[in-house]
Amino acid sequence: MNSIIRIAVQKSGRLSEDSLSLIKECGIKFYNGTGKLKSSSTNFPIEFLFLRDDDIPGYVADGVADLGIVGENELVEKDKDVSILKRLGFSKCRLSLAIPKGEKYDDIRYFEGKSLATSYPKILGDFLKSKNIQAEIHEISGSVEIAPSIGLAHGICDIVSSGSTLMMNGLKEVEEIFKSEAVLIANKTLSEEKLKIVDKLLFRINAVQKGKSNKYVLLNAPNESLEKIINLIPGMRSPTILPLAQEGWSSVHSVLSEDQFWENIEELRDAGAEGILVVPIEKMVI
Ligand SMILES: Nc1ncnc2c1ncn2[C@@H]1O[C@H](COP(=O)(O)OP(=O)(O)OP(=O)(O)O)[C@@H](O)[C@H]1O
Ligand SMILES: O=P(O)(O)OC[C@H]1O[C@H](OP(=O)(O)OP(=O)(O)O)[C@H](O)[C@@H]1O
Ligand SMILES: [Mg+2]
Repeated sequence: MNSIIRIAVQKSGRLSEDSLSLIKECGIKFYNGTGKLKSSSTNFPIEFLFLRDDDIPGYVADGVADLGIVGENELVEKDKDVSILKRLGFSKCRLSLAIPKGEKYDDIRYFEGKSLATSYPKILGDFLKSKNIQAEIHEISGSVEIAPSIGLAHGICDIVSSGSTLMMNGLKEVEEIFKSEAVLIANKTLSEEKLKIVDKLLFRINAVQKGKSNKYVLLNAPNESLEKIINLIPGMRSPTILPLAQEGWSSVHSVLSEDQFWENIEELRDAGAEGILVVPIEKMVI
């Protein structure tokens, strides 16, 4: 029988768009009409389940889905036994403690005997325990930032990214307790056949991620600077050097990470490089 893997992705929310874009960038085609909770790919042995993110760790642990894309915060909170196959680099955020902005805060002992509202009682409970703080935890499922202003709790523990939700609700961030990003998770007892498909998917994800973090760079340089320039942008094996129509000049083509490019740009120019073009790479296989 031909195997097929099932992946659980968030139906709609902060993870959905980037999860589906990544799958599309892997060349996997599927129909994702509104309201559809299950879909199959037309060109890869994969089936999609569109779910609430809270349910994804459990579905993967139970084997209802083989793979899932979920925030690490949700994974750790649900405490399910699954493998993390890959950190995906999107939906980056943190879980933080916040209190009304007029409050004086010195250190974590502020929370002794206080109450905190959160959707992450396990992560918060573990953190408070590790700091030896006795505080009351009020579990609520959303709009956590409103809790202090309606007298439900002294402070909150919730997701922060830009900090604008805290600010709009008159709160200030006082402790960061957990860093999170989207992760690809897998059931721990996948068959050999399914593992082969997972490997193919991981190969594609790696090619997409490498492509995104690297750039194709083209520049013109006088021949006497070539050695210096090759050292600055050595590329995958070595740069391509092509002669220009103008004698004494060459075109150098190479691949390098964007960070490396910005670090080396001054030295490249000092070495005589000009007409520098930086082009995005769609996929990269080393
Ligand atoms: N502001 C943010 N910036 C970056 N990542 C975020 C942000 N808010 C949430 N996330 C990440 O995205 C995940 C999903 O967030 P979202 O707000 O869509 O969850 P939800 O409302 O619980 O969704 P669902 O309806 O699926 O239960 C979070 O668990 C977290 O990992
Ligand atoms: O620091 P910020 O950039 O303001 O982001 C933080 C907010 O983002 C998330 O909510 P979201 O906007 O996804 O809405 P939700 O609460 O309905 O999930 C999270 O629950 C915070 O409230
Ligand atoms: Mg949720």
